[in-house]
Amino acid sequence: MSNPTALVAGNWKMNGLTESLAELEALETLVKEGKSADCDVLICPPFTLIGAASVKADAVAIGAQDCHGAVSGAHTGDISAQMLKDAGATYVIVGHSERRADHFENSKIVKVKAEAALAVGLTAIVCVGETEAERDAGKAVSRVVGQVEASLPEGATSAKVVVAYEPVWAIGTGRTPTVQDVAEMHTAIREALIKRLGEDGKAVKILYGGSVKPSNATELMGAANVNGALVGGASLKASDFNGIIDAYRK
Ligand SMILES: O=C(CO)COP(=O)(O)O
Repeated sequence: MSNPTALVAGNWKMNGLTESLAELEALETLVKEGKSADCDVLICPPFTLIGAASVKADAVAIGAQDCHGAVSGAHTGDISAQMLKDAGATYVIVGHSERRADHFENSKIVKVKAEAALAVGLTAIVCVGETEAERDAGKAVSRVVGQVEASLPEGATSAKVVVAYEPVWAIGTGRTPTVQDVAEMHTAIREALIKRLGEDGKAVKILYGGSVKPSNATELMGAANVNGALVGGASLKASDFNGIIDAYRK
């Protein structure tokens, strides 16, 4: 089986007002009119911009950063997967470490959210990653593989699920694991996916996230079993994000 098509995804987190759509438009132009890249491109703006972003986007897919696990109901302030789809999203990130930490979301909750996404036809980007203490204790691989096993939705296939490995200590810090550490982790995740999904596990995209920048993208994207990036800070400016997409241009 050939390598999965790469995905370069931007997570705007809690950043972006209407004026930020100008960056999305600039990115659209760079992706459409620039040198073609051997990857899919995705931006996940905050909920408030999904509708407007999906009207503007064409070459760039639009996703969300979270969804509720239920279809509808008395969940004040929450957003269902179907609402995201209705607003024009085609992907949703679930289990980002900031949600696991700030909103006490464990892998059981993440799995339910991913299942809600799949039920309406959204692709779920399931995030996993160890803390610095877990890495220092030599538990990074077992922690992350455990998260993958517990967070993967029932019915997962390579077409419906993407896994994003984001070491918590590398997010927004400018620090990244070595290419060898990234390759070791992504290979362990790949093995867990094959164990769970059989041959189709080879086709699941595994993204790396955590301080990806234009200057380190080519090196990180070149590691074994890395099929793209999940980018925070450097996704806010079209020119920076385009510099990361460059890793997939010949
Ligand atoms: O959390 C991330 C993407 O989801 C990574 O954030 P940074 O790229 O800002 O480190």
